[in-house]
Formats: sequence, C-alpha cells, structure tokens
Amino acid sequence: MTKAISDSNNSIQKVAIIGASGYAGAELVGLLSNHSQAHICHLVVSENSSSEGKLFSDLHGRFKSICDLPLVAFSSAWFDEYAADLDAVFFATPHDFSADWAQAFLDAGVKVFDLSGGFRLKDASDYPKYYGFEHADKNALAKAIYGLAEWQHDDIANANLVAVPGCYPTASLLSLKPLTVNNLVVENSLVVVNGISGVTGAGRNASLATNFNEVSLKAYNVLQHRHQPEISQEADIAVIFNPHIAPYKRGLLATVTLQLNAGVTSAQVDDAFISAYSDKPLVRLVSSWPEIGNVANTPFADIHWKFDEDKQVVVVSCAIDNVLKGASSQAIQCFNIASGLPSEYSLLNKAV
Ligand SMILES: NC(=O)C1=CN([C@@H]2O[C@H](COP(=O)(O)OP(=O)(O)OC[C@H]3O[C@@H](n4cnc5c(N)ncnc54)[C@H](OP(=O)(O)O)[C@@H]3O)[C@@H](O)[C@H]2O)C=CC1
Ligand SMILES: CC(=O)N[C@@H](CCC(=O)OP(=O)(O)O)C(=O)O
Repeated sequence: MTKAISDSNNSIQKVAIIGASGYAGAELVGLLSNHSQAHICHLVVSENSSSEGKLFSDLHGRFKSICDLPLVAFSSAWFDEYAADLDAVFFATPHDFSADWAQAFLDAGVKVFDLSGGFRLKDASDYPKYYGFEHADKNALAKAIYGLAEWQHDDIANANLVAVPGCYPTASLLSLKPLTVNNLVVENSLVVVNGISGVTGAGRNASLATNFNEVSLKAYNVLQHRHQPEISQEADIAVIFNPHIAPYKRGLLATVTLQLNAGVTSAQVDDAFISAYSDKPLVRLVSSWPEIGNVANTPFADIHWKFDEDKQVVVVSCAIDNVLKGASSQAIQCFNIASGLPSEYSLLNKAV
C-alpha cells in the first residue's frame, strides 16, 4: 500500500535521501527533483555532520533553484518521527549505516534503495574480509535483491530492498553478462577486468590520496578490492579485478578480456550483445571504443567489443558515469521499475 500524495491522475511517492551531502546523494537529489512521480520530503546527513542545517544548494551550488531544501541530521528521533510517512528511502551512506538501518525502514513499510555495498554480497562471511565489518542484519541481507537494472527487472519490480550495484561492477557486469549467460566463456579460464575511475568515485571527504596535487593514474587495491566478489557473484564466474584511479572528476571505464569456447563465432558474440541490449535504451552499443567524455553527466552505458576468431579472445569495454549509471541514475532505474514505471523514466528525454 502506498502512502503517496494524491494527484489528480497519479500517486506521487514520498522519498528521503540519506547521505544527501555526498556525491552520490547530491546526484540523486538532482534526479529526484526532476522526477514527476517522486516528492523529496527530507535530505538527511550524519548525526554530527558539518553540513547539518545548511541548504543543500549552498553545499552543491549546481542545484541552486532546483532544490533548496535544508539538510537535517539523522537520529533515532528523526527516524521515529518521519520514517513511517515515507514510501521510499535512498541510502547514499557508508556501507555499515545501510546494514544497520535497512530493516527498520522496511518494518515501517518503506522501500529501501541502497547505493552502498551493504547488501550486495550474498555471502555474509565476505563482509568482514572485504568491507571490514560483520554484517549486522543477515536476515535482511538474504532478502535483498541485486539491482542491475538491465538484468534483474522482474526481481526489482517485486523488491522492497534493492542493493544498487557498485560502479565498477555495473560497467563490468554489463560487459560480462551477455557472454556468461550464453555460456560462451571457457570454463575456469582467466577472466581479467581492468577498471579506471575518476576521483569522485572515492567520495567527497578529503583525503591525501584524492588531493588535487597527489592524485595520479595508478592501480590500487589489486587482488583485494570489494568489487571483485561482487562481479564474480553476479557474473557467476571467477575474475581478476584491477582497479585504477585517474586524475579526472567523473566517469569510469571497465575493459574485460575473456577466452571464448572453441567454435564460437563473431555472429554469436554480436548476437549475445544485441539480444541483451537492443530493448534497453540506457545501454548503447557503440561502433568504436567507448569514451568517458561521451557518458559523463549522462545515465548511459556505452559498450563496444572486438573478437579475435583465431585466438577465440574477446575484449569488451564499457564506459559509464560512476556517480550516475554507477550509482544514482541506476538507483532511479530501480525505483522506477519497483514503481511500475519504465526503467528509463525521467532519465531519458528523447528528441521526437
Ligand atoms: N561516488 C561514487 O562514484 C559511488 C558511490 N557509491 C556508494 O554510495 C555511498 C555514498 O558514496 P559517496 O557519495 O561517494 O560518499 P560521500 O562520502 O561523498 O558521502 C557520504 C554521505 O553519507 C553521509 N553519512 C555518513 N555517515 C552517515 C551516517 N552515520 N548517517 C547518515 N549519513 C551518513 C555523509 O554525510 P556527512 O558527511 O555530511 O555527515 C554524506 O552525505 C557509498 O556507500 C558509496 O560506496 C556507489 C557507487 C558509486
Ligand atoms: C576511485 C575510488 O576510490 N572508487 C571507489 C569505488 C566507488 C564506490 O563508491 O564504491 P561502491 O560502488 O562500492 O559503492 C573504491 O575503489 O573504493
């Protein structure tokens, strides 16, 4: 049952964004401000946030006159007073916050769209190893639906708790899944995923590693990044994941290399991608190698591939905006699907 505001034709859902001062949360605010079926009721930050009481648009000047709501601090008292009146909440928060609070919102009848990694891994024992904490709510974890919008539509449509995929996993899985679900990949072969992200991927808080004077192009967290088990889980294949950070603001590129079964043809490879995405308007199969510049500030994923039929090796590359398709616009796709709307609703304004 919806607690939505009545409109003459539709019901508009009441939503809150927790983590609205951060990069992913700010993009969510921008997208939801432009969404005719959502009404933003609260923008929430942490209990001791230096942003508490400021206007959202004073923090993120890009959104002045688009959303000028104040930022309020999260607390148990805030939850008790306001949560039950919401239809949906978006967590753009640290992973452990999501794990701690999702069930309380679900119990209050609120759908949860979690942009963090708090509900992405099915195996709870991976959390201490990859996230550094014991998962606080294994029951909720078991109920969470992974929200790769182009692949999990029917599950998302019926979900109350959606784990919005990570940025690197989004680009990696969009590249891998057409090949893995069609059983084109040699079993137990080496699958290498190279990812490059802009600095917004590291969040808004200052750190030496993301300081303008320090940031360079380099690999990091090789063989230990938390997105490796997420990619393996959802592609159902073991992968080696090599993340890199690069000195630009936004955009992410994942390039994957796979060995395909003997006898697989170029036509089969092409067909795997075309049949997966021909009816998915936010995935563009492009005719040259994808570029960050073509997807930054957009909700699109651009994909291109090349198959060497002699060696049976395929290389697939996918570019996305890490804070949009890699986080907030994909969260909107999930919200749309769970609301019975087209996945791309409010995200794609086509010329007619
Ligand atoms: N940046 C990206 O490219 C992507 C990010 N994500 C995920 O989205 C989430 C947010 O990331 P990002 O926006 O980059 O991070 P930021 O560090 O930029 O923002 C984090 C936000 O969470 C808030 N917050 C922190 N602790 C709490 C708390 N205890 N209670 C309530 N709010 C809290 C912060 O508020 P304040 O600091 O004002 O207190 C801030 O608004 C993370 O889980 C991240 O992994 C997912 C995909 C891509
Ligand atoms: C450049 C950079 O630091 N990127 C982040 C990933 C982005 C992110 O926020 O991770 P989720 O997608 O899991 O939420 C990192 O490697 O930890």
